[in-house]
Amino acid sequence: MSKLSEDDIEKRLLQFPEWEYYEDAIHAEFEFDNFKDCFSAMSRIAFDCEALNHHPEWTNVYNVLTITLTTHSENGVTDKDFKLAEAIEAIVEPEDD
Ligand SMILES: C[C@H](O)[C@H](O)[C@H]1CNC2=NC(N)=NC(=O)C2=N1
Repeated sequence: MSKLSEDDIEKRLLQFPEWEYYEDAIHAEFEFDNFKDCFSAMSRIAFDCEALNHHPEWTNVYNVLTITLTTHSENGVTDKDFKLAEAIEAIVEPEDD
């Protein structure tokens, strides 16, 4: 899984409006109604991390979850980070249908 170029990252980020690229990582912040909803989302995300064998750097303060995704072994952003970002989006911003 090799490190993506800055151009590739910016192109792929067009599909991820909540995410921003800087310092060799993609970053997002999500706000929930309360701690319970936030931590519940974190628990669900954790299962996907294990399934994908890819893990975030994240912090939680009450109802806010801050996430940084990077591939440590590549010192940059790879397809694995986008796969995990997609899984996170499906949990925190489910599409209405
Ligand atoms: C052995 C295992 O595949 C590695 O330690 C994985 C696990 N999760 C990981 N997560 C992230 N974000 N970067 C990695 O390089 C990484 N490596």
